[in-house]
Amino acid sequence: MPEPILEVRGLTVHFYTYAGIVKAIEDVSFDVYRGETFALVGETGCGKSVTSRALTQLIESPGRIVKGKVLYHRDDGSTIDLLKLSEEEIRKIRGREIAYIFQDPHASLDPLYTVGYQIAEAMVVHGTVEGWKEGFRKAVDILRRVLIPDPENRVKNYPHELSGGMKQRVVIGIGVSNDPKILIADEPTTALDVTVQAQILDLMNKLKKEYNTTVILITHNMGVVAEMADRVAVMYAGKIVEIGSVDQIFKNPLHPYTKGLLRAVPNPLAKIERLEAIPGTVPNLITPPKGCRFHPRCPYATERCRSEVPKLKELEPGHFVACHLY
Ligand SMILES: Nc1ncnc2c1ncn2[C@@H]1O[C@H](COP(=O)(O)OP(=O)(O)OP(=O)(O)O)[C@@H](O)[C@H]1O
Ligand code: NI
Repeated sequence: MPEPILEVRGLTVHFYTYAGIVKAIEDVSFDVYRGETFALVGETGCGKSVTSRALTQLIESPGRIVKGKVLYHRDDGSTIDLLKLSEEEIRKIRGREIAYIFQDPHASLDPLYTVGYQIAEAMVVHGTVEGWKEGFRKAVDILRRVLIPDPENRVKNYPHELSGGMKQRVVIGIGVSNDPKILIADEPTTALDVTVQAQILDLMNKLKKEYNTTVILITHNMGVVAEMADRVAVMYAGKIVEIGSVDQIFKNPLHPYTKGLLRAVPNPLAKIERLEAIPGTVPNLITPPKGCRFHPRCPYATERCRSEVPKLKELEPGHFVACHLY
């Protein structure tokens, strides 16, 4: 039996804006198993980043986590609800046991400090090295781990002296520097050109195998899912509509939205930017559609879909769908 490292239950995040309350994610529940790569996929604005950031309370004003639990099963056998921790307690876990890699390496690195300094700092802050001297020494090892050539000299470089792909390797290096149990990668290759994207994905797979890290991968690209993930959760307009293994989702997609996503990528390894097979656009989340949020775009919508919110149901072992057709 696969063993969960995270159990997310009923996670709900709202943004209190002047225009109204944006119900960004609503009642999101899923498990992440130890050692797997779990992908969150869906169109822009569907709530992938908000979900992943909420896991460690990384939601800034005017946003608020209004409901939910994130149970984290630690290696020592204890379980904690990450949403119940104080700011000080969660800060000890974030960047150490649960680390993030964000999309844009330019924004993730500080132009005023060398890359060696920034990697060392990540370890010094969490006390995983004795001090700066050991931090700088380990920074060289980390650059080697992320396959940066000539690491002894590269540690002394400033971010602007490195290419986009090299910078993203540094960001990944910072992410893995404290040997996190869970690595959350939010569109880690979207800002890079295609050949570099493939190299970064290879690197992430290599590191994952070496260190047996659990990875939560956020992407809008089904090709990346096919290449990287073990299991997938498909999100639409702030809700999870389907969860299953990569095999189940690609061979037997159940939700009309998932089917649309896959139709938009005849070859799953081709890169997609827009989901042209699904007419219509994502609804605004201040007044989301009643019932199933996908019903205005769904060719099979019935009266029930317009009024009743569908719950996730398990149709075959490990394969869940939230749709009244089933
Ligand atoms: N600071 C904010 N204020 C108001 N609404 C917000 C804020 N941040 C996010 N949202 C809303 O939350 C919803 C989910 O956004 P999120 O960034 O999680 O989407 P995403 O799936 O990651 O999209 P993308 O693929 O574009 O990164 C969107 O409707 C967005 O408008
Ligand atoms: Ni996002």
